Amino acid sequence: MSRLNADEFSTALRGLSHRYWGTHPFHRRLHEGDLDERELRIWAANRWYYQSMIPQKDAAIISNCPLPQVRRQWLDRIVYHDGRTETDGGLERWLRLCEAVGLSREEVLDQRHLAPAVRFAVDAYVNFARTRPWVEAVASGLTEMFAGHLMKQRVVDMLAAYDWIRTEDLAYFTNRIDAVSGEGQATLDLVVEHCVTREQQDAAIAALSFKCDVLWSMLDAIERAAAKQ
Ligand SMILES: O=C(O)c1cc(C(=O)O)c2c(n1)C(=O)C(=O)c1cc(C(=O)O)[nH]c1-2
Repeated sequence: MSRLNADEFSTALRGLSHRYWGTHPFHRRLHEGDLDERELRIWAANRWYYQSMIPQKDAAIISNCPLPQVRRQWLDRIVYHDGRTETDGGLERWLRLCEAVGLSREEVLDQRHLAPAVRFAVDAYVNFARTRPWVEAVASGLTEMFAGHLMKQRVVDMLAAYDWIRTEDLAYFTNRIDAVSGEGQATLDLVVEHCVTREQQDAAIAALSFKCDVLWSMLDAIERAAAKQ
């Protein structure tokens, strides 16, 4: 099989958008205002685990990458989520969202609401980044190409649907929307540049497909955890 040109390769990657978690039934319910406060809390507490592990995933990519220009670029992601100080990072903004939906920091940080299958799915993502070639791990993050649109919609829908949620409670998303759109394009450029054989291109497509499964599995587990009780 011959190598795809840049357009064909990008189209193949973008073509996985139908597998993205935007269409998951639990996300549909979240956006339609169909979740009660307890279900929203379970969603926020479980997503915390994903958010909290992203910097370790990105550190794994850096540790596997021999190219200084890529490491330099990737470092910004860790700083974005962890912040330069305790109060200015994405993780802190996610914790504020948790508080806004009625969770204490303590019960988020001690993971008492974490569903086992959410942990397994997120850990699989981090292990993927630890064990696969760096460019495949970078490609698995390309779900960010699909995330900007979904997050924009989430802010509009959540403000319309849950009258006790205020704009400032959603700072995690409003802050992330621009970053994610820019990073999605930069990541795509990186993957197109460094996947030079058909085998590497196929591995990148498989990595993005794997990541769609990670996210989908997380929401399956969150949906089950929310349905209990
Ligand atoms: O709210 C969302 O729907 C959403 C999705 C994703 C994603 O598609 O993985 C990320 C984020 N948010 C996000 O905020 C984020 O920081 C992020 C990092 C990554 C990644 O794989 O490195 N995905 C995502």
